Amino acid sequence: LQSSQTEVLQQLRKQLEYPRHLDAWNYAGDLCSAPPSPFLTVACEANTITELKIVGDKPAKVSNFDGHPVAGQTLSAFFSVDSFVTTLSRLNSLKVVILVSLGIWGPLPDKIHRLYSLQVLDLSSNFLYGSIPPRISAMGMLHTLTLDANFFNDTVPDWFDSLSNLTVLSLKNNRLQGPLPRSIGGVTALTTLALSKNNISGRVPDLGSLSSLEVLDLRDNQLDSEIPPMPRGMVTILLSRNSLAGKIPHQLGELSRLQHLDLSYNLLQGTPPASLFSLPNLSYLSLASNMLSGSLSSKLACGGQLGFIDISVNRLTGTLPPCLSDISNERVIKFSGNCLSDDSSRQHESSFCREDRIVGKGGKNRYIGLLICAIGGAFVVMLVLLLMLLYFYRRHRHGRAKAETRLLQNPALENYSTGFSSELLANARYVSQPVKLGSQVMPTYRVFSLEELREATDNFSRLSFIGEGSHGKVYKGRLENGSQVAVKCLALFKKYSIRNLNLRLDLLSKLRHPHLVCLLGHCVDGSSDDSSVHRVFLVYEYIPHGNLHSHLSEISMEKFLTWPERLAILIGIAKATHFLHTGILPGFFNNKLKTHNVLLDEHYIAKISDYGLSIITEEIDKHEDDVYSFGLIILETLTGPAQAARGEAFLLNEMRTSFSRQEGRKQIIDPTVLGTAADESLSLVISITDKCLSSESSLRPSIEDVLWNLQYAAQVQATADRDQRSDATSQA
Ligand SMILES: Nc1ncnc2c1ncn2[C@@H]1O[C@H](COP(=O)(O)OP(=O)(O)OP(=O)(O)O)[C@@H](O)[C@H]1O
Repeated sequence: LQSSQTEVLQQLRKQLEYPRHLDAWNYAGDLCSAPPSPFLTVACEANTITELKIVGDKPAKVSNFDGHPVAGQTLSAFFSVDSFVTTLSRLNSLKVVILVSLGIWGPLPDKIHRLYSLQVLDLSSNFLYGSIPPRISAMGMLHTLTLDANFFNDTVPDWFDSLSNLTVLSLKNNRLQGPLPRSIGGVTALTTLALSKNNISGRVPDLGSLSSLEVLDLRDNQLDSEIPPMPRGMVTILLSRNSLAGKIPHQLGELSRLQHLDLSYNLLQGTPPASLFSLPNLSYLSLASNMLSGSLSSKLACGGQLGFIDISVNRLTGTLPPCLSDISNERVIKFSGNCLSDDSSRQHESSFCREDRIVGKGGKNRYIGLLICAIGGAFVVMLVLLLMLLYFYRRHRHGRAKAETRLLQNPALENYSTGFSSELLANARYVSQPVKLGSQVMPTYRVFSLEELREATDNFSRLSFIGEGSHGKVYKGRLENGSQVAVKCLALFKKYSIRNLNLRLDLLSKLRHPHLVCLLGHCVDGSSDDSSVHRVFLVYEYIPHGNLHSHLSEISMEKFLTWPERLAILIGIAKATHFLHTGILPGFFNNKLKTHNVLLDEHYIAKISDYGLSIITEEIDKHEDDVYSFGLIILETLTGPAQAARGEAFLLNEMRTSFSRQEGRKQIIDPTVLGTAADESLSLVISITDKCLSSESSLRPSIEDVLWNLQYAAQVQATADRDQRSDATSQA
């Protein structure tokens, strides 16, 4: 196996948080030649991985999953499905990917389509949510797509018909909603269509042109149409627990290959076609809990394979035909809850099954229906009138508030130079799920009173003062519950009404990530009558170990940061930046990234401070770009602040000269880094830094690419360190 592919496998193992059965990858030897097991398979062709199957032991499904990681069930808050798929897509010859019960959580990224050779994709029993990525439609080789037992909660996509090779589509046990698109009838190669246990509503579309379809499973949805004609080759039809109405089509009685038919728990009416019971291959037939009526013909014949028949809880009358009443043979027959004369103890009175008692039948019911329509119509008219009255009343009353909202949403009236337009504020409502990331372990956001903050900071005393940045002074404080906080007093240069400010704070409060200094709440100092505000206090968690800049400097006596530690810090910053760029729509791209704004907690975990503040201060340097700024942070991490203090131009020049030569590196790179870094790891980081610092912004990588490269460099470093340790032990 190519060493780069082994590295990717190790990276995946790390991202999956070292599941036990991947310990097998620890041992030397070619992973391609390991015998496949039901839980783990790595198959290769020409030294390249073509098949990857990992079946974990995480629970199949929990009911309380709401997009946050769940301890012991999903992977942790540090897992990023985006990075995981980026890593996976490096194995670009993969034809089969089966990753089941591994606790993978998050929205499945569109970039999964980079696996363009994929034929089988099975991600069942994980915690994926959101929509099924549209770019899967470009994976032309795909013949099996199985995403069962996840939490996909959008509609069933309407592009499956562009997958001309798709034979198995299984999306069971998700939260898919809305109607089944008609285009599903155009996925011509389908043999299996399984969408049971979702919230799909509306019609069962015409599937007549799916000439290869054998299995249709739409159980446990909210489908409410009639049953359409089915393709001739059907073997299994499962439509139970919907609201299907109308008669059972006679056409079903012509499906000579049919073995399994379940239409139970619907609203089907009429007398079941006799031809159904005599189908030559049918072994299981359930029509239970419908509104079927009439009597079954005494001439009705049962097919030779028919072993289970359930017609219970319907409105059937008369006597059972001989083939259903003969208890001597081995058939299981259930027929209680009807009005049959065979087994009076478990049957209703005949009046219960009279045709005129069945909804929608008979003149009396039609009359009642008309009456209901008339009353309903009058009610709707009154309701509309009432709503119109209410609307005009509210419009009048809230005229001022609405004018302000319009102001926020009207680009023409905004200060466009800020980049934070109405679009951003309007979209604040559509914060994507990853925003919730980590909020489980973080305290909930709240509003503080000025008195509370005065008390916490000893009335903003000189002793509590930590420092002053461009946004204002920062004080250290202790809340009543004992927790330490940093209170930032924002000097506002722009006047906001309280309402406008609250919209902005609301957006800021949604930015939560393990590598962002947690914003605990705010306090607005202003009059309560919604007039303008001049002072805002932001209350953050207190991060005790100072900032990265001072830790990198030679005078920092506390601890010299080794290369692996520096890499871990850089990865933390990249993860948070990635979140700021993609976790909220539209993303935050100017976050004043610099080593002064990277704080370190007691475990040397990096946390970005000062992020997103331009939403309130509205000052944005158009030339500032997070990826470029991040490039400068990496440079400072490589060289130490003393070199960095010589200025950006000096560093950029060094980047193009000294960094490309071994000798030059020795002069410019911090000795602690040189002493603890493997050459290959260092080269990877230098190469991505160079790209981050491209003068042309379009040539810079995305933060996601940067993150991947850093993680890869960390993996390379870890492998080198491990090798070095084992060499040392073998020599000893
Ligand atoms: N949550 C926090 N916990 C501990 N110290 C903090 C916290 N937030 C800020 N500080 C410290 O408060 C001081 C002022 O920080 P602030 O972020 O306002 O300005 P800055 O980063 O120094 O400058 P600039 O605003 O120009 O970026 C800094 O020393 C910073 O390390």
